[in-house]
Amino acid sequence: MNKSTIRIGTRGSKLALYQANLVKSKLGEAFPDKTFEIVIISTKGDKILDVALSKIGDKGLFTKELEVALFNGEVDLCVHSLKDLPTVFPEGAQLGAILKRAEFKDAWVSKDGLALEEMTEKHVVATSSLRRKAQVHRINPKVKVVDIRGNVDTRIKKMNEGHCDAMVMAGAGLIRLGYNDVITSLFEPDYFVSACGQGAIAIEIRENDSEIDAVVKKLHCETSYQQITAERSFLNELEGGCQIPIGAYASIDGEELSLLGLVALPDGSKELRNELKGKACEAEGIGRKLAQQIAQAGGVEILNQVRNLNNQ
Ligand SMILES: NCc1[nH]cc(CCC(=O)O)c1CC(=O)O
Repeated sequence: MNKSTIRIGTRGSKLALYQANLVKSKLGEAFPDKTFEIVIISTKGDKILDVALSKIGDKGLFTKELEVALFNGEVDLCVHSLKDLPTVFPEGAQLGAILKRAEFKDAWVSKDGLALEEMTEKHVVATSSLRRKAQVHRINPKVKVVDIRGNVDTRIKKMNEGHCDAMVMAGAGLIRLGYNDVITSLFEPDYFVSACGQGAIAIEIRENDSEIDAVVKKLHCETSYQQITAERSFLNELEGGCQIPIGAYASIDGEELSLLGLVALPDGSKELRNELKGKACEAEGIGRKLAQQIAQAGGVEILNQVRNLNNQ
């Protein structure tokens, strides 16, 4: 079967649409004789906007309905922020491609340009991620941390209306939407560890759909794939979801991959981090090994404490 129109499933947020359109235009360039069409699918994560992400604690919150559309044949491929994808694909779906990774760092967005270290008891930092919360507390235990939800525009509006003095957000999301000017600084990974897979766009396809697989493979970046494989196997080995403060960043230099991993308590009172180097082609093993090392060094206790907190 050689379908003439290939349908691209995406969420309807501005960022999701930007990413889906990026995939659409790149595929259009690579396959001028095919037609690509965007299909918007709303997910549970788009509908529940008033609850902190760490409290919903649902794997696949932003991806499940897209996978249903994929299985129904409503769409032929799905474009996701890789960060939102659970580390294991549901049966019947698989990774088709990872685009060349964009900015992976977290961005510091400070209303008056104040650095995190300069803030006092009077300042409020907003984030809905426990990983960011933990690191903000560790760097500056004085500031107050509050939740924030909503898309990038909403969050910036909330900050300007006085909800908070600063926020930590993915640099990639801000840059893709043209918000470069709100970024006060980008956090280096050894200072503030970013989320597994942050800044990477993933294409998910039906398992064994060789036609679509061949199409999306045109956009695949193997180096980015090795990075995110190390980061996601670290996360998977620790059985972490987005409701647990875990971060990881893999850098690649030639054949060598270096993985930095972090596990923390949300209040920043305890943090474990370690780094492991190895061959880039053994990315998955490096992720698992680093996770085991951190687990043995006290990570298991930290994760159990976080799970108990979440169940309260
Ligand atoms: N959790 C929501 C989410 N999923 C992907 C991005 C940004 C884009 C990316 O990380 O690739 C964001 C926003 C944020 O974390 O600030």
